[in-house]
Amino acid sequence: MNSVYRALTIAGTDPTGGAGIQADLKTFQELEVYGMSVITSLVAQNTTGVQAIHDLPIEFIEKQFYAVMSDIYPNAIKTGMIAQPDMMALLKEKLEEHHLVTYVCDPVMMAKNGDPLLEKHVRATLRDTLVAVSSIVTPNIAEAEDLIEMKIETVEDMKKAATRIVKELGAKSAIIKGGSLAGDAVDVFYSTSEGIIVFEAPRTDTKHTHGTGCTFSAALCAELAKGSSIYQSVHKAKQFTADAIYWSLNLGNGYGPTNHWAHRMQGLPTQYNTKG
Ligand SMILES: Nc1ncnc2c1ncn2[C@@H]1O[C@H](COP(=O)(O)OP(=O)(O)O)[C@@H](O)[C@H]1O
Ligand SMILES: Cc1ncc(COP(=O)(O)OP(=O)(O)O)c(N)n1
Repeated sequence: MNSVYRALTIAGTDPTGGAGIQADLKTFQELEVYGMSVITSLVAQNTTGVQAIHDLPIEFIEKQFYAVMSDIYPNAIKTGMIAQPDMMALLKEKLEEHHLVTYVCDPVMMAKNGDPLLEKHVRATLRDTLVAVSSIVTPNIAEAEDLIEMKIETVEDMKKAATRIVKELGAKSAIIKGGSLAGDAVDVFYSTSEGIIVFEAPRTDTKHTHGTGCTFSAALCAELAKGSSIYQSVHKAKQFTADAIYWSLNLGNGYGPTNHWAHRMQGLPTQYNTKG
């Protein structure tokens, strides 16, 4: 009999479905992992930006977490947008209680258009709580710069920063996503056991990249939930996200979403005409 692998995302929402909880659940489903969610903040956002944020009460976040963990235990957990220090403290405590479950920390700080999802003054708390207990942390360039307080302009800088995040912040491993640097899409992984590994994919020339980071960390979480090695999981997440960007969707008036079913489309000759 096949196992049913289970993954839990703890994050904020995106009613247009491109990022946050919605992107995570779509990704889990596409990778044949049973997806579950704990919502931390309701976010009124779309492809053009963030309009409003409504944080859920801490007691209610705890109740959702208990509802999942006491009933359908996940093989892996990821966190995305965790907006308040009390949420971070609660989740750190809970994740430490469940320290045998693999934990992917996506240190979400802002949306693609630069709108903040995390106030500047609580970023240090994120670093000292959730990043510190993660199996793997997945910052983009700006988030890595913030976490380790260094400028990152080259792949060599990414290597130094990934190494420092593990050695100085307590994460067991780190992958810095280089989507915002020029040239090929280069991501740099570091762990003490594996050392530095560089993952590269050709850059797709598109502005429709809303939700790339969420999709990447959710795919990583799904593969880890299946029991794949960290190398295999990062490799699969990179390919899944590259396909989702290659076949991204020209929907909405801003940065359109990535396409979560793109991994099924390899070999098809034309791009979608999403404007109908
Ligand atoms: N235009 C692109 N073409 C191909 N891969 C990309 C592109 N933009 C981002 N990526 C990849 O998508 C993943 C998410 O990266 P990034 O967009 O930097 O994260 P975030 O959404 O958190 O800012 C990484 O694997 C990155 O290399
Ligand atoms: C609720 C929520 N969480 C995270 C993000 C940021 O998502 P990301 O995948 O980094 O993609 P962009 O928004 O940067 O395109 C979000 N927007 N909303």
